[in-house]
Amino acid sequence: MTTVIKNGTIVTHDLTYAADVLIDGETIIEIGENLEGDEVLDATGCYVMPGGIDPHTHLEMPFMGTYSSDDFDSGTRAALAGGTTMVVDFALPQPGQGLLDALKTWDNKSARAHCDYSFHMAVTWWSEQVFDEMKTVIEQYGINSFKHFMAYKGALMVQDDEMYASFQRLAELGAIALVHAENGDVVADLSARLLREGNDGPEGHAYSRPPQVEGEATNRAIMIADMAGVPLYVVHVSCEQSHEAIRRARQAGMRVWGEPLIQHLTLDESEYFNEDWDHSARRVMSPPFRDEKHQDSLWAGLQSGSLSCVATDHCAFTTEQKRTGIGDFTKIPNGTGGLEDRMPMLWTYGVGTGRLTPNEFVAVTSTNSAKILNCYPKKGAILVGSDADIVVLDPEKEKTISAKTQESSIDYNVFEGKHVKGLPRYVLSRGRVMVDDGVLKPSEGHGRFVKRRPQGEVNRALTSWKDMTKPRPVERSGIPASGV
Ligand SMILES: NC(=O)NCCC(=O)O
Ligand SMILES: [Zn+2]
Ligand SMILES: [Zn+2]
Repeated sequence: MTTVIKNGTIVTHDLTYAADVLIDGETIIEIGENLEGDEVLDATGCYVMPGGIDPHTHLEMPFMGTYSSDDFDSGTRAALAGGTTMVVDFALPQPGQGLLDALKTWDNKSARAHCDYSFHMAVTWWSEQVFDEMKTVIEQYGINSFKHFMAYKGALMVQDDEMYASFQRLAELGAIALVHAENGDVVADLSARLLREGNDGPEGHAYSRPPQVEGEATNRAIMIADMAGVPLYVVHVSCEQSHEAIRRARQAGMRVWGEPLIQHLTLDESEYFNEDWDHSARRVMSPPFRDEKHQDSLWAGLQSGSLSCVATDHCAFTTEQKRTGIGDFTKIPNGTGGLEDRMPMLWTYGVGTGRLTPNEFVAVTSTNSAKILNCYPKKGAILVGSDADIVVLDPEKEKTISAKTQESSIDYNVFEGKHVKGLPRYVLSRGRVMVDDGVLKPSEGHGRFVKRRPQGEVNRALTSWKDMTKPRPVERSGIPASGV
């Protein structure tokens, strides 16, 4: 069966033009004028854009003694409702658990997905088994990105020597390294001190993670990645100190990308000083929200290209789960939601204010992620041959965000009360209409795993450069070469 999207304006990361889009089954087969199809979707007054890709989610994640509440069912319903057609989650081995073993668990969880998905693999400990299994994960499973936590001491955190070993292995295998960049030792020490001094409320969480802990760790990860010769992707960049390190590295020719979250762009630290404990605890995440100066830096990074992708880090906990931390902020499960709101919030506060162009919006919500993660142009594109993952965005459609009407299973929304303008009229996932005239029509199990091959362009370029510039012995006449 064919479907045609008619009368809209196509907006990609680099072009804006009027044309119809013809889809056969799961794939875009033609783009042009006056196209006909079995089913017609009218996009008059709308922008026809690549479906959003959220490169950072945690659905049903085991974390801090509980599980994040949105699973691949409610999480991907929320994604589609907001115009996101692919999520990239994290397979997370417990320290001591094999990578392949952890992948089995994530495979089971994701069977319920309504939209396509992929996984990053987390490296939470280091051993010969991890070293060996990395190759299988990359070559057989099609996962080319590996996350390292520099925080969460005593749980997920890895040490510098483990990170360096892992980064070298990734360079050799043509994958990319991801980091959660916060100095976990300093955070642990500051947290203990704050608790001793009676700072046990949610604001203590923000005090325990000042921008310096993020700036230091980002810089350290960048230097270690450069020495290992691996491209680096820094997740949830929240502050100028971290952004500055990324900007500086990029200007020096290093292959580094930065990912701000929609939460850090639009919510600030005053949330932690609310007199209502629940209000503040619901917003506890790492890194914490910052002030306006840092927000301006993140927006400027998206405008100038020093920051590349806007994500959510969707890791949603109910109020009841958050209350585990009453009397000790270090026990409040870290994480916030945002999957349904990322695209409308970024359109409203980015495009709606003139901070971003529509093309830049597409780049940072979809295309850049697809390129970095090596699934472009199957994903992140409106091109003949691409998957028909499409959002038809009506710039006049508006709503006020409310937990009462959201797909997420939790009992609140950190964006509650925000008025957004620019919402999906249609959302297609591999050709299937999942949002029809603004109404979600979910389909459990429709989502498929997206394999991503190693040795993307940036890996190949970096490997050539590192090879060309690697240390070589100086040949000296009369002195025999040693050992070789
Ligand atoms: N970000 C956060 O607070 N929770 C999710 C896990 C992580 O990404 O650190
Ligand atoms: Zn993180
Ligand atoms: Zn995360």
